[in-house]
Amino acid sequence: APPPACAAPRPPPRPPLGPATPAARGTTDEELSRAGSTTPDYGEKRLPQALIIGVKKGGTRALLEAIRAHPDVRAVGVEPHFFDRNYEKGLEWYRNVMPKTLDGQITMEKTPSYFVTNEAPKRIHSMAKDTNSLLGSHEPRRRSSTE
Ligand SMILES: Nc1ncnc2c1ncn2[C@@H]1O[C@H](COP(=O)(O)OS(=O)(=O)O)[C@@H](OP(=O)(O)O)[C@H]1O
Repeated sequence: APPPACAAPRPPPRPPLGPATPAARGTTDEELSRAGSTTPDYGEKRLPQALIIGVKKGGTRALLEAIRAHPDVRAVGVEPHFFDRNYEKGLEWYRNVMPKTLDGQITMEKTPSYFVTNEAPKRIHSMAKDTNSLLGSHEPRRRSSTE
């Protein structure tokens, strides 16, 4: 059925997420650079307000895909690995990896290895004290058989 005449205009379609990155290879700088440049040209890049921090093989990709179906959520398609491997690149590098958002929209990323990175909690806290961290879980025996 056609939408009611009073329906709010929908935002333009977002670019699809790239394929899941093989965990063993990690995310390359080129992929991260592409992730930051293929977003629609409106809004501004912001640091994420919510992170999926793990666990590896815990369905983190599926969780992110489900959440980003919401029109007010924008997510990075690759794993930035900022709080573990790329922290020395600084917050401006991290912000540049993010998609552009409008006021009120939520920026997200997922990097499952944050959960097993000792420094990640304090680094995330120093970026913003109110960052939301989401954790998927996986029954351990089934998890070991999937890796
Ligand atoms: N809803 C639901 N229920 C159960 N299992 C699910 C679900 N969604 C995703 N998956 C399985 O999760 C595995 C991938 O997890 P991740 O996306 O976290 O992988 S990764 O750590 O980022 O590589 C991957 O497992 P394997 O196929 O065994 O590798 C997915 O099949």
